[in-house]
Amino acid sequence: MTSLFIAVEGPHRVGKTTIAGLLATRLEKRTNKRVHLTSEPTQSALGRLLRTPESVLHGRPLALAVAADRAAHVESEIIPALDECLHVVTDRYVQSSMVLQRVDGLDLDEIWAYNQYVLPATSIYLEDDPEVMTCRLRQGAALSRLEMVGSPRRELELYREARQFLAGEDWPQHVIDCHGKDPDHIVGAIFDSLQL
Ligand SMILES: Nc1ncnc2c1ncn2[C@@H]1O[C@H](COP(=O)(O)OP(=O)(O)O)[C@@H](O)[C@H]1O
Ligand SMILES: Cc1cn([C@H]2C[C@H](O)[C@@H](COP(=O)(O)OP(=O)(O)O)O2)c(=O)[nH]c1=O
Repeated sequence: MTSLFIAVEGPHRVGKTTIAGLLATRLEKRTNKRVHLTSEPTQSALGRLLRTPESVLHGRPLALAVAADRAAHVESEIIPALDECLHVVTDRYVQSSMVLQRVDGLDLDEIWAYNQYVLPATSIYLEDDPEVMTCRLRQGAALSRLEMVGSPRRELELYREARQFLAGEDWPQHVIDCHGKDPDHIVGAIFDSLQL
């Protein structure tokens, strides 16, 4: 089979990191083909700067830096992995900018202008009740700036708008309802959606 490039998206604490990891493991077994698991911001020096809670970048400068990190991610990591016939699973991608940079005050057209040259990904949108994510946010570490400014309910709305926008760009997109499901069942639902 041809290599898949899958982006796992969704609001803070919906389970992206958990599901991306399990999806990579199970996809490798299911297709007998290696998977490159990655995430954004990346592990590069720029990506690590973007993850620092004290990051000095806000608004437009942050949007541009995130888009630069993503462009380098595509060129130096994602395309080479696909060229080596690996599947690629990324925890966050363009849609994260279409949500988080909007929470940070930018509009969709500007965000898309910075991201329009990326490689389209088969996109998995994880959804759950906002209360579930709110509860996990309260239990976890101190909130980041964007977690404090936004909310799970607002992020869900903005993800829906990102989805509508990218449907116009012909991106393959799948919504997975995670409510009450354990990670194994969620990955099973992703396989069903992808007809794997
Ligand atoms: N399907 C699930 N059911 C119950 N708890 C989950 C599920 N998926 C993730 N979690 C838990 O929710 C928290 C946030 O998950 P994480 O994968 O870090 O989310 P994200 O990457 O979207 O911020 C973690 O404590 C994780 O163990
Ligand atoms: C991927 C991405 C991250 N960010 C920012 C938000 C956060 O401040 C920071 C780290 O992302 P986040 O996913 O919250 O970090 P972690 O994986 O450590 O939980 O990067 C954006 O603003 N836009 C993006 O598209």
